[in-house]
Amino acid sequence: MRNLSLLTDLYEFSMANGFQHDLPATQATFDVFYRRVPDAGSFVIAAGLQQVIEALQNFHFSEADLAYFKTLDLWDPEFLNYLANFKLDCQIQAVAEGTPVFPREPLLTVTGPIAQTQLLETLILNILNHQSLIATKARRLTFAASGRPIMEFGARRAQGPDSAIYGTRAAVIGGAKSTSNVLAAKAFNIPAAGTMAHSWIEAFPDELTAFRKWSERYPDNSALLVDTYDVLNSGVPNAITVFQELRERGHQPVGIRIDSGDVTMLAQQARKMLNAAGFPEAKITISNALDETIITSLLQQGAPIDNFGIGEKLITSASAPVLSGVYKLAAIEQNGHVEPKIKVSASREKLTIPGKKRVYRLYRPGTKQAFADLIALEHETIVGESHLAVFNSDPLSVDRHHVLTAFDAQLLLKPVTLTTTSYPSVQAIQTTSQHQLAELPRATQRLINPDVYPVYMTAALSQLQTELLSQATPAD
Ligand SMILES: Nc1ncnc2c1ncn2[C@@H]1O[C@H](COP(=O)(O)OP(=O)(O)OP(=O)(O)O)[C@@H](O)[C@H]1O
Ligand SMILES: O=P(O)(O)OC[C@H]1O[C@H](OP(=O)(O)OP(=O)(O)O)[C@H](O)[C@@H]1O
Ligand SMILES: O=C(O)c1cccnc1
Repeated sequence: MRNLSLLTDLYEFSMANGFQHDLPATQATFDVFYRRVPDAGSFVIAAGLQQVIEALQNFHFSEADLAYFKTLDLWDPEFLNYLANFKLDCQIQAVAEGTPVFPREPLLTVTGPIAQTQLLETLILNILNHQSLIATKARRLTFAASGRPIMEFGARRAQGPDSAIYGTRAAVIGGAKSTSNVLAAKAFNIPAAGTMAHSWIEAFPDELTAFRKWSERYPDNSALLVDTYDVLNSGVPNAITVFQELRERGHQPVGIRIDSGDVTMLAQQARKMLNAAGFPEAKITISNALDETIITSLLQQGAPIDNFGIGEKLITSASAPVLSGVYKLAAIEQNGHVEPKIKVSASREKLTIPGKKRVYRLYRPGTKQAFADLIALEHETIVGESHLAVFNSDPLSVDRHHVLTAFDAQLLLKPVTLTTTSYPSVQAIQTTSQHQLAELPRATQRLINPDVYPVYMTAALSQLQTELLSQATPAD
């Protein structure tokens, strides 16, 4: 396992050094949350918790790290000694991977000695922001594909090895069914899948020979790439010839892949030709810079597509390549006294929600229909209630006060066991995520102009925020 403990910003170490000196007995709680959803969606699919836990399990500093720190000549010898004997003493709470989460609600919290909690900021954000971004993109693509499987094809266009490997993991959490990335398939037990490249076709004297050679080698995996020369006049007819030969040898042809041109027209014509030749079960796979807008359009046009192969737009989240999750101080604790903290900024949108908190998902009583999330203070236990005054957590919302009349509540943030070595499989996370999505109002899931799902604060939390806001002087 790689040691990622130095994957942080210098200032985290510099602050930790100072905290060890000036606030050695202070505990802190930080919240991870985001303010805006990529692609103007309404939710983010939380992903990356397993890699956060693994990074924290392996959080230590080697002799070589210590020697390097000495060359920087920035921090006290006592602090370097503390790092040399570093023992992580933090508690984590988090939502389960795959959970749809909404703006401003914590998806992970860290409590522990302030120096330690500060040191973890960059690493935790790096992991969660990346995987949650790609899982969210994959969910959008899966929504657009409406039940047709998505194969992840992005390794060659990913921004380096880590984004290919962990991006694939996240893509499966968000709904992809398989991957062409062999390392990710092996690492996370994801079905490995693939067809062939144009080079295979080009390397043989003609297309028919190339298809025959492939089907001799892979008689049960004959997804033939039909667009190297001419889809309708050469690719599909040659594929049909080889499918007939395969059938005579007792094999079931898989189908074709189209990777260029007017996909709707080509898929429609290819479908007719395959059906007429007696291969209605042969699948049509489409690839070529697909995203959720193109997929929606293709399906609206009536393109008879069975599978989508999606690379660059998924693995890079090309249309919205950043998830700006943040890590903000919520409270400090000294001598058993908890002091909630707030960050006020010139932009009202950036106001933080102070205090140690709980996050609940609220359901219509006796149903699995969620209608809002609720952030409460740590000591507030919310059970099914018939009347609760709440406030919209969006500082920009105009009508902030609401009364909830009846609901069931379920805790979303749960304690994480840092010693664990057993994790749910990515497929199991995908399934749980789908169940959680099915609980949300359908209108929050549409790709364009989704309904805003309310995230409320309890009256006590809202009051605390208002009090701290009025006491605080605007800070950067
Ligand atoms: N009927 C269609 N409706 C909407 N988008 C389509 C349709 N057919 C193809 N596309 C998409 O349009 C984009 C451009 O397609 P085009 O075939 O011109 O790609 P290309 O990259 O120029 O071709 P090539 O791969 O041969 O270089 C691709 O993202 C493709 O998925
Ligand atoms: O377009 P994506 O969603 O990333 O899907 C993966 C692409 O990778 C391959 O293309 P290749 O590298 O051969 O390039 P080209 O087909 O674009 O020329 C494949 O044929 C797809 O077109
Ligand atoms: O297997 C495929 O068809 C494939 C794999 C990666 C990229 N494009 C296509």
